[in-house]
Amino acid sequence: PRSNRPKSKEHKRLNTHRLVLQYIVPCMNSYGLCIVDNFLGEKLGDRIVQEVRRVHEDGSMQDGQLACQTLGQTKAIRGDKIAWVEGIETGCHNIGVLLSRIDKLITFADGKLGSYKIRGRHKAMVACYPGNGAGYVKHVDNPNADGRCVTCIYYLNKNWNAKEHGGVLRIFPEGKSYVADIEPLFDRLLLFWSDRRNPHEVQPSFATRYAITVWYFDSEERAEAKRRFRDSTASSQSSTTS
Ligand SMILES: Cc1cc(NC(=O)CCC(=O)O)nc(C)c1Br
Ligand SMILES: [Fe+3]
Repeated sequence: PRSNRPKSKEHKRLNTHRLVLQYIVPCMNSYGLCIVDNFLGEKLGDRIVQEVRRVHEDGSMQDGQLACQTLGQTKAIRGDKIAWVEGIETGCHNIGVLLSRIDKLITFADGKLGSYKIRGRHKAMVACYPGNGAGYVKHVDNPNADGRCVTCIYYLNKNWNAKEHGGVLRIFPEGKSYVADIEPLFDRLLLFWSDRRNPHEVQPSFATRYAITVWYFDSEERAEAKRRFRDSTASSQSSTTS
C-alpha cells in the first residue's frame, strides 16, 4: 500500500521544510516553545528506545549533577541519571539518526529562530528518571548567557499516563499567566528557548522516564561566553602566580 512506500528524499526534504517554516519557526517566535508529535515514526522511535534502555541497563548512566548544592538530602534534588552520547558509539546508531534529524530541522530554521545564528550544539544528554518519585527542581537551563539558545528534548515513553506516572515537564513562560504542562510522550520532540524565558521543572515521576536532550549554541553568545571564561581563568591564574 502507498502508506509504507519509502518516501523519496525530495518528499522528506519538503516535509521538513514545511514543518519548520509553517509550524516550528512561527510557534517558537510566538510562544518560545513548540511541540512536534510523531517526529520520527514508530519504527525508528522504537529503535531509539531500545538503544536508550541498553545504555541504562549497561550502567553507563551517572547520577545527574546537582541542580543546586544542598547538604544531606542531595538525592531529593536530582533523581535523574544521565549519559552523554554523540550518536557514533557502538549501539547508539539510531540515537545518531535522531540527532541528525534534529540538526536538519535547526539548520532549515537557521536565521529565523529569533535572531540566533546556530552553528553548533552540545553532545546529546540521555536521561532516565528511575520512577522513584524523583523529579527535577525548577530551574533555567541557561541563566547566564553561556551560549545555549535552544533546548530540544526528545521523549521516549510509550503508554505514559501522567495521572498515574506524573513526570510532566512544567514550563513557566516568563511574564505569561499560563504554564505549559508537557507529557513526556513517545516520539515527541519539544523545543524551547534555553534562557530565562523558560523556567521549568520535572514533576515527580513514578515510572521509568527516558528523554534525550540537545542544546544548540548561538555562535555570538557562545564566543562571548568563551571569551569571558578565558579572561576569568587568566585573571585567576595571574592572581595566584603574582
Ligand atoms: C542535567 C540537566 C537536565 C535538565 N533537564 C530538564 O530540565 C528536564 C527536562 C525533561 O526531562 O523534561 N536541565 C538542565 C538545565 C540540566 Br544542567
Ligand atoms: Fe532543564
